[in-house]
Amino acid sequence: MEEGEGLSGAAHNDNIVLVGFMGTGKSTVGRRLAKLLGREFIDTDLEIERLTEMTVSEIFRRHGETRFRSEERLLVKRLAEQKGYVIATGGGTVLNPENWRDLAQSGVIIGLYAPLDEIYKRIGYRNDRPLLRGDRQVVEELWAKRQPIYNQADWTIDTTHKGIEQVVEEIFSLYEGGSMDARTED
Ligand SMILES: Nc1ncnc2c1ncn2[C@@H]1O[C@H](COP(=O)(O)OP(=O)(O)O)[C@@H](O)[C@H]1O
Ligand SMILES: O=C(O)C1=C[C@@H](OP(=O)(O)O)[C@@H](O)[C@H](O)C1
Ligand SMILES: [Mg+2]
Repeated sequence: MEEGEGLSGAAHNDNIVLVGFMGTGKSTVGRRLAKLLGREFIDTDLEIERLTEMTVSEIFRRHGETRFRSEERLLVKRLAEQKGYVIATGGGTVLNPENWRDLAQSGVIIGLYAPLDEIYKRIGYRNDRPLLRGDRQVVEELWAKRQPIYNQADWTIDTTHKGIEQVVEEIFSLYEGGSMDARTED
């Protein structure tokens, strides 16, 4: 980004990519943030559902996780070539290093964090996330294994005691305050 470009500068057109475990609020926060910024919003799960005409659960059930991950990969490749989006990824999207690399090159990566107890409170009763349906022990291991990956985000926001609006406001302030530029100028 050139000096003096301000809000309309290149960094401000970079994608804003939300990563984190299931239930950390990527989809809800992403949609509201995009509205606030007047940007287009893409939720990778919803986009895959639209493209395949199947729900995420159906893809897992009928074709397996591998098929879902290849749909994810194709979509990310395409999205990362575009600018100006707010992108809510699925919790597993950035576990693929190629997805991480492409998304990181396309913009700034914001990690949303919540502990597992909080995640269960938010979405434990729902049945639309195949990977949350296993034993708590298995989900706990998945959660722990993934944290070091999410921790590589450019910014991380602990959402535990924050409402959705507060999380949106925090990201908005990072953006307005130019912190995202500072990070992406590296
Ligand atoms: N900060 C928050 N505090 C309380 N509930 C939240 C928060 N963020 C998200 N939620 C709720 O948690 C659920 C999952 O949110 P969602 O945006 O779908 O998460 P993700 O896309 O990360 O899986 C939704 O019911 C949403 O309203
Ligand atoms: O963590 C994961 O591997 C997944 C997270 C889900 O998205 P959310 O993180 O939006 O729930 C969805 O992509 C799919 O069920 C797999
Ligand atoms: Mg989501």
